[in-house]
Amino acid sequence: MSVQISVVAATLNEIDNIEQFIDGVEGVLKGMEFEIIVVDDNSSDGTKEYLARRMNEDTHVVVIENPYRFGMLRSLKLGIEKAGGEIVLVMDADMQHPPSAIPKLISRIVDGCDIVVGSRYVDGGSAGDRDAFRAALSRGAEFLAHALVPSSRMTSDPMSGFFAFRRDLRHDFAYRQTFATADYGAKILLIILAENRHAKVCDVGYVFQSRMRGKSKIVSGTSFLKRYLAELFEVMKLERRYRHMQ
Ligand SMILES: Nc1nc2c(ncn2[C@@H]2O[C@H](COP(=O)(O)OP(=O)(O)O[C@H]3O[C@H](CO)[C@@H](O)[C@H](O)[C@@H]3O)[C@@H](O)[C@H]2O)c(=O)[nH]1
Repeated sequence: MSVQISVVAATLNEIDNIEQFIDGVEGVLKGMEFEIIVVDDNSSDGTKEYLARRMNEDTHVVVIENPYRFGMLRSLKLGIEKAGGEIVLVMDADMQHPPSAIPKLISRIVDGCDIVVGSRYVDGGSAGDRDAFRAALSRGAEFLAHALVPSSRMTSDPMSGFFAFRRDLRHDFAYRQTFATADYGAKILLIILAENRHAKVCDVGYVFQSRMRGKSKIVSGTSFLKRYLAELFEVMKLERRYRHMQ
């Protein structure tokens, strides 16, 4: 089967969302050639078993099961490497990124954008009803990315985990040390932007949904801040490396 669109998602304990997620993506992509690649981190709540069954019954679904917790960034990297579609679309599997917004992202790639970012901060977008703490955390992370990593300014929502890109763009995630530690997954977009500074980046508004089921895995606090700054520093180095190659 020649695959045009590869949807890539990472999962960790998403048993309450996974079926709705896969059904939702299949619903909006009906009639197109696509695959859904789910990279699961050895979930203990039944997600792993559900995915194994679904992959047996459903030719659209490809599952990569990690032997232990690799983290979101490394999981998404594995999924993107496996993708066979001309267009790769990365999203969460917890329904906070609405499958109904997928066609908008895909159509902008078809129209000529290289990278399309689902943004909470442009027309048609909203960060939903997140609490004040989560909003401050998010805004702080975005501010730091924009301040320290120039390529992140190509989008209004550099922490977005909902984006599509042409697979023939550079996405070799060359800076290997980035993957040595547990991670904060949002950065995968920062890496792709840093590697493709001359790409045409388009933002498309979407409404970040409240989590209806299951729990967020985000860990905040000073260790998060330290790790995040370390990751931004790695992306800065990566950006510098690619500056002369484009
Ligand atoms: N494989 C794997 N998947 C994970 C892990 N942690 C989370 N995930 C999966 O990644 C998706 C998002 O996880 P959440 O825990 O709900 O993310 P969040 O903290 O709410 O972060 C959201 O906001 C960021 C921007 O502020 C987004 O960048 C991110 O994609 C996500 O939407 C879900 O599908 C979840 O199962 C992990 O360690 N390993």
